[in-house]
Amino acid sequence: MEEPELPVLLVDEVGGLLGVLEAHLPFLKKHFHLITMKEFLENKACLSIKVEAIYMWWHRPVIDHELLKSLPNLKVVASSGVGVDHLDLKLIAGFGVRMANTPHAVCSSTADIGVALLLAAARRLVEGCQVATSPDTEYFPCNMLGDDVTGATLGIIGMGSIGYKIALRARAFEMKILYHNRNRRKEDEELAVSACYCGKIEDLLQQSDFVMLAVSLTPQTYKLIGKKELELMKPTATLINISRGSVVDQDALVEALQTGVIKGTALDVTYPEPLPRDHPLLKLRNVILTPHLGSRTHKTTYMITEEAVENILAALHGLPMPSEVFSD
Ligand SMILES: O=CC(=O)O
Repeated sequence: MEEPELPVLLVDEVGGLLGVLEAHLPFLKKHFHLITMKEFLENKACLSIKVEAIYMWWHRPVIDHELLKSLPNLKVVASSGVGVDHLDLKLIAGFGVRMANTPHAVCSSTADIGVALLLAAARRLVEGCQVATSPDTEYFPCNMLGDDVTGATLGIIGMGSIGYKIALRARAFEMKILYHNRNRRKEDEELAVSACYCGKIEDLLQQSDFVMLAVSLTPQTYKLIGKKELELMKPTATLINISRGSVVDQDALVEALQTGVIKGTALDVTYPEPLPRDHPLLKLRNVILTPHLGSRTHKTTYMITEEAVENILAALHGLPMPSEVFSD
């Protein structure tokens, strides 16, 4: 009996995507015939009509007008991760193509990084590591005092699935939790986390010892935290960003860190990524930086591919997708 033909899935490249996700290859190949952008461009005439789905990994391939125009049978674009700020949603929807992200897969590991950064900043882990490993420093750091996390107030801006997971973790550290969100989330307050809703972001900024940014980047959240917002924060407070770099006005942040407006910052995201090597944020002692590690774990990476595949298969069968993204 002849094997049924598998739908054609376009990915960016084997080295980039499948080099990282080598373990996922058998799973992807069970469901799709995979082609890379290079193969597609080399044999466009034949492959154009075959591609039905694109799996974007780390924002690639770039989905632009030209690509969409050349794929008449494209039904779905599945993007890895939760953020969709790299996608032109209107353009894609205009071609009748559906879109999905993978919010369920990434929420726990991204929340973990947020809490890891919070703890690292509070307890001076990076500095401590440098002291402990430097041959030039006196080893016993008896005067190296950090801040207590227990009993401190955490303000979470963006109570989506990641914000909620952060709140759950912070509760275990006996933190007081405030949150600001477009909509009040009554069920979360009543369930596990007892977080207090701050309708005004200003109230959250003024009261928090740690401010955690977990919002999506949208035109409304672009530079949400600027000079004015930083000045509302306590001089003893720390800003943690695990969302997107441009949710913060980085120049205003540098100034606030240099002048003691806030105590410190811990950033998993910046703009651009990576920062130029002469960027002032790299020179400040009260800054912890990580290279967008949010969802980078072995298991989460695999779960991202599973969630993407689930979405793609649903779209190809004309069914509701578990994490469909709509353009509004
Ligand atoms: O940055 C990572 C994501 O959007 O999930």
